[in-house]
Amino acid sequence: MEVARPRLLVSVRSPAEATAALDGGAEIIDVKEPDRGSLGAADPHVIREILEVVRQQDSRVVSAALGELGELGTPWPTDLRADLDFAKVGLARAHATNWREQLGKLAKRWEFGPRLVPVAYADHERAEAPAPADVLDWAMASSSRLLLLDTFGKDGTSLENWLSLDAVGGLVTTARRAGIAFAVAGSLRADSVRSLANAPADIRPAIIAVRGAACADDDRTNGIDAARVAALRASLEPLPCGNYPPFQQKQA
Ligand SMILES: O=C[C@H](O)COP(=O)(O)O
Repeated sequence: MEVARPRLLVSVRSPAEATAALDGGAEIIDVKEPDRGSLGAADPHVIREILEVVRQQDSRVVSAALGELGELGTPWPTDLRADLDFAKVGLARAHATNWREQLGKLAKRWEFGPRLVPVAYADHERAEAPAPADVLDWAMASSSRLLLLDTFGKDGTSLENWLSLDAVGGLVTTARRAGIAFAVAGSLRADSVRSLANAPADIRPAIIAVRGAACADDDRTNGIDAARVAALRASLEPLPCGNYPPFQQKQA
């Protein structure tokens, strides 16, 4: 079975950053405000301005961060919801709550707007979030067709500090069998992006999502750099040798 290479998602905070991400070849433009946390929601006017920039150029997919379930702000205006493709919602501090029901209600409310994407955190214990396997179970039992695995703490640790490739691969395989596209993020650096993109087909994610790696000095508070995006995008093409550099688990 031929499995396509992963698509590149780049998180941006402004129209200028969206232009840089598009110029570099990002395939999904994701709007979020990094100063407001892992899934910091941008202001509606910022999302609208970014949508205008993207829609003027082409029809690439646009997603936006909603924030954490249970801590959501004012609902976005209807016109904005109609124009977005996906809305991501995190589950920090939701572990001990009835998050399944809350997520189900939210997904139902958004049935005619952007598709809701639950975000599982690899560092779920410190985020007080449900374990990724539980979030995937929920997605499989619902009509969810996309799930993002990210890290909650943006503190210099990355996905590899919290989960091994085997663990990530197990989630990817389970999701794929259920028809769910699996997106992977978590302060991934260029070498990890290349490893994931060239992993064996059954454990290769459908989407690789970055912000920090697309910014100068790998610092997610810096602006998006088109040349860095282009290099990441190029690294998603399969290596000619068909082999892949190992994804090393690091100590947190
Ligand atoms: O949606 C994915 C995130 O924006 C990834 O951000 P990060 O690479 O800085 O962890």
